[in-house]
This record gives sequence, C-alpha cells and structure tokens, in this order.
Amino acid sequence: MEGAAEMWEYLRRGGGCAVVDGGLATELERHGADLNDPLWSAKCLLTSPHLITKVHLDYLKAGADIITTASYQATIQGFEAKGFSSEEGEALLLKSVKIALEARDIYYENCSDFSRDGTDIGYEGNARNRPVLVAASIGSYGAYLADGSEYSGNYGEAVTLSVLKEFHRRRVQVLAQSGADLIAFETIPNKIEAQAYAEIMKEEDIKIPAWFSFSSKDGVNVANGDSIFDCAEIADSSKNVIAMGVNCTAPRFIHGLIQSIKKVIDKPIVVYPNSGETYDATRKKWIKSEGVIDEDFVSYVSKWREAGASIFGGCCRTTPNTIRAISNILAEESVSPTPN
Ligand SMILES: C[S+](C)CC[C@H](N)C(=O)O
Ligand SMILES: N[C@@H](CCS)C(=O)O
Ligand SMILES: [Zn+2]
Repeated sequence: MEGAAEMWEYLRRGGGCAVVDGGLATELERHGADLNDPLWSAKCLLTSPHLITKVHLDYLKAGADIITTASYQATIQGFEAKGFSSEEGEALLLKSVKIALEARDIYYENCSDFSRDGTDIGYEGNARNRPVLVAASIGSYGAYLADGSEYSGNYGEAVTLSVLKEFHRRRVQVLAQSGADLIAFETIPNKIEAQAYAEIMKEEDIKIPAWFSFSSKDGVNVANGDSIFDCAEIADSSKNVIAMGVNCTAPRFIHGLIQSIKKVIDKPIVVYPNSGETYDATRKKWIKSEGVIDEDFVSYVSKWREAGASIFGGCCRTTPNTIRAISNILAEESVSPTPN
C-alpha cells in the first residue's frame, strides 16, 4: 500500500470500510497480565508474548481487518531505563511486529483448514477478498511518560519539535523496516507531535504508509486544545499519511470530530473510541465517568459512517465482542464510499 488511493481501494474491496481491532492492553489485562509498569502493555513483550498472540487472534476471529502491534508504549528509551541496550530495545520493537505477523499467519492457516475440510474451528469471518493488515503502533511521547499525558498533550516548553523528533526518530525507522504494512501513530494529543511524525517520515524517506490518530477531551479540539483542523492539515499534506482520525476518545465526541476532519481531508477517516471511561494514571486504572453516559457505542457506528468515517474499531476498555458487533453491523450495510 502506498498512498491514500490504495487505502480507498482496500476499503472498496471490503464493501467500503474496514475494521480495526479493539483494546490490546485491555485484553492482556483481562487475561491476567499486570500492566502496572512504565512499559504498560509493552511489558508483555518481555513477560508473556504468547498472550499477545492470543489477543491478536481473538481480534482476527472477531472480524478485525487490521491488527495493531503491542508497541504502543514500547520505546527504545523505555527499554533502556529497564537496563536493556539500544540494540535489545530495537529487537523488542521488531518482536512486537513479528508476533502480529505470526498471529496473522496462524489465522490464515486456520481459515484455509476451515475451507478445506469444512470443520468449524471457530474461525468465522474468513470470507475475505483482501489481506489482513498489520499496523505497527507508535504511542505518543505522553505514553512513554507513563503519566497519562497522552490525554493532556501538555509536555512543557522544553519538549520542542526537535526534541520530539529525536525522541521518535529511531523507533519510526525500526518499525518502518519491520515487515508491518503501516504505522499507526496513536493517541496523538497535540499538533507539534503530528508535525514531528510528518517531518521524520519525510526526512527518513519512510516507505510504508501511516495513519495519524488523535485524542480529544471535548469533541472540538485535540487533547491539548490545538485545533483539529490544523492537525488535519498536517495529515493531509503528508504523503505517507493514508488515513487520519481519532482514538482513545469518548464515543460521545466522535461524531463532531469526524465532521470537522471531513472538512479538511479527502483521505479515509479512522475512528476507534474507548469506552468513555477516564484513565487514572496514578493507579493505572479506568474509572467510570460521572454524569455522562456513553451507551454501547456500537450503535453509533452507522451514524459515524454516514458522517464520513470508514475505518472503525475500539480502543481502551473495548473487547473482541465490541469488534464482532462492529464487524456484523458493517457487513450488513456494505456499500461503497466515494472520496469526498
Ligand atoms: C492509553 S493509556 C491508558 C496508556 C497507559 C499510560 N501511558 C500509562 O503508562 O499510564
Ligand atoms: N493500541 C493501544 C492503544 C492504547 S491508547 C492499545 O489498544 O492498547
Ligand atoms: Zn486507548
């Protein structure tokens, strides 16, 4: 896949849309992983890679077309803080992609076993006429800080554009050569970090495409208050960016954000909200938001599609059940979108 045109074609082959997986860390925790660690879900790369494989497979079986790797909070700097060398850190980044690629192979193999002898082994949703994509996750600098800053985007004045570029550069280079199909820059809380990613991809002549996905706390701006229109312009002008959208944001904010993004870009729009709960970074726990009810957001997916989004999934506190429900709703609708 090279540019947004190929992404549109990929979507067309799936009836106009695609399904991303749901919360990876959420599922790792549900299966017993303790993520109370600065590496958060990336800790499982060290302690329980088999669980990561299982979660990828569960999402593929639930109908995900795109799976995201366990590298959200995997940074070379974070691994170094644990005593690893930079080479070992790079190897762990590559390991996150290898696990996802292997899960995809297992899934394909089981799908073809299913069609060969007709035995139902639980691999539903396998009537695909396009490949599963592996998206290498890159969490923001705020994710590395491990204090919930990906929901504030306030990094302080010392964290300039060039600081962010040097922080992210090597990880982008390593993941671009990992065998992943694309890079998912996730939970971006401000404009400067999107700018840093766009400049790195240009300067390093990154050959794989990427999506930019932002976090928001109000449905109007991105998390730190920067304009979503400005962020969309950065995404629009980067050749590598094949989709842009919003993740780990409360479902009630998604509709308005899609409408804003749609005003600026012609590229596919990706949305994968969280459950609407709030993250307590001190206790590393999710807390029910008071006074606001985010009903089960799966019922909003058709409206989001009408508003112009075409890639749907879930983020923190969503599960394979969420993804199965989204996949079923989209399969029922299946009409081709047109670029705006
Ligand atoms: C998307 S948040 C829930 C990831 C975890 C956070 N960066 C932390 O380390 O607490
Ligand atoms: N891909 C990450 C995003 C966290 S905001 C996860 O699902 O755990
Ligand atoms: Zn999330």
